[in-house]
Amino acid sequence: MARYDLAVIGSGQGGVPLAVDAASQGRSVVLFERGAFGGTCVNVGCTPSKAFLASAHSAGRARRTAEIGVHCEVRVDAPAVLQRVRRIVGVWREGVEEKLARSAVHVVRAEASFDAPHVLRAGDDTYEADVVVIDTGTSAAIPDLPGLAGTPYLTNANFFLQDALPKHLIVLGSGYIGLELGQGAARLGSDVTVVTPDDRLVAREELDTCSVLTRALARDGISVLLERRAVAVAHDDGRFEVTLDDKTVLSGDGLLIAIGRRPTIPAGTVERAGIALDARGFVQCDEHLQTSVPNHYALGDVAGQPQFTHVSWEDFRRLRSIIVGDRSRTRSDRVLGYAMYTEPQVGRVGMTRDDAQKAGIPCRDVTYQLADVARGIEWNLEDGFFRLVVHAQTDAILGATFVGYEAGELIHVILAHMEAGSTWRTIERSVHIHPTFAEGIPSLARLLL
Ligand SMILES: Cc1cc2nc3c(=O)[nH]c(=O)nc-3n(C[C@H](O)[C@H](O)[C@H](O)COP(=O)(O)OP(=O)(O)OC[C@H]3O[C@@H](n4cnc5c(N)ncnc54)[C@H](O)[C@@H]3O)c2cc1C
Ligand SMILES: NC(=O)c1ccc[n+]([C@@H]2O[C@H](COP(=O)([O-])OP(=O)(O)OC[C@H]3O[C@@H](n4cnc5c(N)ncnc54)[C@H](O)[C@@H]3O)[C@@H](O)[C@H]2O)c1
Repeated sequence: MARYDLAVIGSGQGGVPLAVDAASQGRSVVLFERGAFGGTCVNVGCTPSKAFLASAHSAGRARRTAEIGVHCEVRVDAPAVLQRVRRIVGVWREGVEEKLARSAVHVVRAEASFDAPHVLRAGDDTYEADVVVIDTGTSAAIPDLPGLAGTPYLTNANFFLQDALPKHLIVLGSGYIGLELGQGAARLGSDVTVVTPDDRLVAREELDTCSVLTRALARDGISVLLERRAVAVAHDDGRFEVTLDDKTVLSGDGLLIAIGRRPTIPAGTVERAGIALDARGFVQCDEHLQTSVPNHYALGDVAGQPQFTHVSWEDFRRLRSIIVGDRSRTRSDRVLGYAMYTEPQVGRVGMTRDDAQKAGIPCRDVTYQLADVARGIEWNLEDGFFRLVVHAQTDAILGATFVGYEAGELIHVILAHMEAGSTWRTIERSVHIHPTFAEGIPSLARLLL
């Protein structure tokens, strides 16, 4: 049996840098990857979806320029869009492969399972490691719908492998993937119908975030069916028929499933290694990302945290210290932000007012509409708002929601202030450049005076 200091299962966003870093420190490392190098983000997640949206949003913006007196004719070459997406994915994937090849990491291109604590199997070979890190991510949750199995439905795993886009795409789910890919497909020429059991889009976000997105999606011609569930699927001669619980039957040539993600747990994790899972089936971890078995850790999506690439990557920076005994960093010692790349975008960081109130924190919140920001008016990009939530007594910044053009970039102003520990009064004093969207941020803080 081969013996290593560290074994990493999965070549996701945290696993690769962790393995390469440990090997560069002279430790013996083995990394297992059963699929494509780079995991979800590179192959079937952030990279392809954002490259896809670059084309889609270019088309969407061009269609709106007529409102400011410039008339564009938009012609979409969907096969070329999808080829570009795959080319960009290929470059990133090769980059990960080369990074591993340049390192002293022993890469095993096979599925790993646990034989026992510290003992992994891939094919006929077994590997023993002092420390094991599980970075196996998630995959699309598939509903148990009569008629669905065996049909050529889409998930994020095969969406970008299409040669062309469906004429009518039915999307189940109105979260990040449903709305990003749904709006993307609509802007590139598909008729899109989104179905969700929720009473609004992106139901985990605040009500007015959902309202702005609802208006934007309607402008793109997307039909949204709220509070409805698919109950059966049929597929014949290239067409899907999706029956909903109110007896509506939707017909389309594409069906995208985007209803959330399920953790990928290596075989033997529970039964042979004794590693506990949480109530949702993710690997149960403590603040130091350690599982219920000493010297066995998990990171990224599979550790049951917010599912973002920057979380997985940041876990690597914590774990590289933790596994050599420095426990000063924890999984929650970070200001967490995220963005949704619809147009308008949603940028979030920290707590909403609801979060603060549920936690019993006395808070104040203020909202500034982009229709009051000069740049928004001048550029015809008035949809959205900036919201700030602050501690009512200490003035600390608790969180923010930005909805609007490049809100995912602008939210970093607040993220940086939170990381620096400044209060809203520092933002209020700041002089931002005119005329920018960021100019609205001190104006927002001044509403607290
Ligand atoms: C469509 C889509 C768009 C997204 N967009 C964004 C975005 O814009 N921004 C953002 O921050 N996040 C985004 N995400 C989320 C982000 O992709 C994930 O949070 C991130 O990739 C998780 O990384 P990870 O390291 O946890 O695991 P992953 O990247 O999922 O890597 C897990 C790896 O483990 C391998 N593996 C699994 N089991 C085994 C086994 N037994 N043996 C060997 N190998 C195994 C898999 O093949 C995979 O390569 C998106 C996700 C999707 C699906
Ligand atoms: N921009 C980004 O950072 C980004 C982009 C895409 C994905 N992601 C990550 O990937 C994760 C998964 O995305 P997602 O969109 O699959 O999940 P999600 O959790 O964001 O949304 C799931 C949606 O599906 C709905 N739903 C649940 N069961 C359903 C059913 N049976 N039929 C129809 N709808 C149903 C939910 O109500 C919800 O609207 C996200 O939570 C996020 O962490 C991030």
